[in-house]
Amino acid sequence: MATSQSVPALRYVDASFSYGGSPTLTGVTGEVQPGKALALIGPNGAGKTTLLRGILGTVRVSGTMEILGRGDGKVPKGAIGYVPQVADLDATFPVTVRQVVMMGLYAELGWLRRPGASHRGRVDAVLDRVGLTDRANLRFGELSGGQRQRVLLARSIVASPRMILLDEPFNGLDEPNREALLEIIHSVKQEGVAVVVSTHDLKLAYECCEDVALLAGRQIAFGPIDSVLTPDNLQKAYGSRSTDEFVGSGLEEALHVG
Ligand SMILES: Nc1ncnc2c1ncn2[C@@H]1O[C@H](COP(=O)(O)OP(=O)(O)OP(=O)(O)O)[C@@H](O)[C@H]1O
Repeated sequence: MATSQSVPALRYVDASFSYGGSPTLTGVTGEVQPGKALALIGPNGAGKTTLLRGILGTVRVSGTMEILGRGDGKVPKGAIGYVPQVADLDATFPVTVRQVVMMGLYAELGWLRRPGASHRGRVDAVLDRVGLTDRANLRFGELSGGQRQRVLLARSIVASPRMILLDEPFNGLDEPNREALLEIIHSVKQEGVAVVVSTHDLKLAYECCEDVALLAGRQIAFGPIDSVLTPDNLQKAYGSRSTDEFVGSGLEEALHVG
C-alpha cells in the first residue's frame, strides 16, 4: 500500500498516446495523489481506455508520464491493479471464483504458480472484503454480472497494489452491486491506493473521485470535479450530440446546470 503522500501515484505532462500511427489522445496533463481518485470522462472513442493502456505500458506514450515516481516505465510487479472494460475471462471457462482472484497473485507466484497458505489467506481475505466468501468455490460463470465485476475487482486488489485502474466498472450494474463496488473503492482509497476510473457515469465521478480528466481525443480539462464538469466544458467534449443516451448518467442534468 502507498506510504508517501508527496510523490504522485501518477503524473503526466503534455502526454500523447498512440497505437503506432498518429496519436489517439493528445495534450494530457494531470496527476493523481495516493488515496485520491481520478475519473476519465468523455464520449465513446475519447481515449479513456487508451489512457489506461498508457499507464499499463501497452500503448506508446510520448511526453512525460511518471508512475509511482518512476518515469522509465519500470513499475514494480503487482503495483498496479487493473479491471478491464470487457472481462478478459470467458465466463464459460471452468475456473472458480477463488482461482480467478488467485490470478491477481500470478506476478508474485512466478511461472510455477504454486500458491502457499499465505497466498490462499490473502485470497480469502479479499473475497471476504468484496462480500463473496460464500461464492468462493462456484464457477466464475455461475455468478451474476455484478458479482463477476466484484470478483475482478478482488483480483485487481489482492496483490495490494498502489494504484488501481478501472475501465467502466459500473456498466450494467444493479444498485446493490454498484453500492458494493463504490464502498470497496472508498476503502482502498483510505488505505492510500490511487484510483483511475473510466466512466460515462458522472454521478459515480461525483461519488468517488476528487478530480476529473475530460477527454475527447485531447484533454479538454483536468482538475477538481466541480471546475471541470461545467456545461461549457461538457459541450466542448460532447459537442452537439443528443443527451438522450446519457439519461440517468448525470450528464443531462450537468449540461443544464447554470
Ligand atoms: N488496438 C487499437 N488499435 C488502434 N486504434 C485503437 C485501438 N483501440 C482503440 N483504438 C482507437 O482509439 C480511439 C480511442 O479509443 P478508446 O477505446 O480509448 O476510447 P474510449 O474513450 O475508452 O471509448 P469508450 O467509451 O467507447 O470505451 C478510438 O478511435 C479507437 O478506435
